[in-house]
Amino acid sequence: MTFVLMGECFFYDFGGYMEKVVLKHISKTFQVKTHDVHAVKDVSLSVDEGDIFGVIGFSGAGKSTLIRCINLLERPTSGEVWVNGKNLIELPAKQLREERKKIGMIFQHFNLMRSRTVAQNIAYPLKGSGKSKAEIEAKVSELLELVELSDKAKAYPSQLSGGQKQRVAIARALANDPSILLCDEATSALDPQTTQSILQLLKEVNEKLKLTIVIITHEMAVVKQICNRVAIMENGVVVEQGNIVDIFSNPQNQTTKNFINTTTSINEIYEMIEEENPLVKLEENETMLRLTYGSSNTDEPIMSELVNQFNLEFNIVFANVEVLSATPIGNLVVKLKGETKDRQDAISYIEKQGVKVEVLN
Ligand SMILES: Nc1ncnc2c1ncn2[C@@H]1O[C@H](COP(=O)(O)OP(=O)(O)OP(=O)(O)O)[C@@H](O)[C@H]1O
Repeated sequence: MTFVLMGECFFYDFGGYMEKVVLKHISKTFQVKTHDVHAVKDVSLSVDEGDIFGVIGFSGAGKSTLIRCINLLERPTSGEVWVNGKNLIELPAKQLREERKKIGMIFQHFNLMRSRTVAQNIAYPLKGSGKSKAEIEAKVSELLELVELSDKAKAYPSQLSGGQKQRVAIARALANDPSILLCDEATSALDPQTTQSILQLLKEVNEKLKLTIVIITHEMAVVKQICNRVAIMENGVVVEQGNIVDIFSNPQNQTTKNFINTTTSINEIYEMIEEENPLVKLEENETMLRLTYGSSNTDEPIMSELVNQFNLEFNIVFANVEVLSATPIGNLVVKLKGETKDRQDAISYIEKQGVKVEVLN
């Protein structure tokens, strides 16, 4: 790790990747009448420039509180919030206002002003920016084009669909050319098809505008679709974090595994085993395995090698390959039939190829 001096502030620079957000030991405790609520407990994480960083957790895990700590909508009880190389906690009010302009935010329920048109909503953050009327108009029309709503400039929020409202909110959040966009359950109020189009738009602005995005969600499908890194939260704590391919191919924590299972039908296998479904019933000389493999071994002819090397029969019960961050992750459930020793040797062979093996029964 090196420190880079830019202007008046330090950046952490890990091999060329600038860290946009660094949370250090963040805790947030709310005092309610009868007791304290420890919403976030000693969370540390860092988001690199260009990341689409997902924070996933069940309701009440502390996600909203955590993301609101990034722009100090919530002041942490303790810890440091570094954004663009500055510790926001220590900034005086005026400087904090300036730094906050570089952090856009969108919400689950859009938070548009009902009495203003789409164009007026988008122009609102530019009030007092020193830009001329013509400059503001040009910026609004550029943003309307970006979110594909040029024909709705004069419409009111009540005349828009949920997806269109979120597009307006995205345009408004981008008005000050922020370098970070915080998304608080941005697709939770939308139907699956509209969710897809909003995620697509977020991906587009991430790439086109080099925007770093932090997105909180309770849906693993959202994380799977656009995030390159993820942190899993439970009871105010980050229980696991890492890049999306590692997390999906080798999850360590049970909550992470549960979230991953919500995005594939593989968990039905466990239910079928529990219910002693005939499809997964095994004979004396059979073993059922779940194999999970990632980028390093998808090109290897592991299955044909197994057939060649061991005197076994294979039966595929379930197969699924998905592509995350341009990396294929495979899940396969197979039955092996043959002598005990051959089955054991085959498992060792598969593991040696870097494939994760779980013996299902
Ligand atoms: N202003 C507040 N005052 C008191 N308690 C709060 C406040 N905001 C959040 N909490 C509590 O903090 C905990 C974490 O809430 P938070 O909204 O951050 O979780 P979440 O993971 O975002 O959940 P959800 O997805 O349901 O919004 C919850 O127990 C919640 O009741």
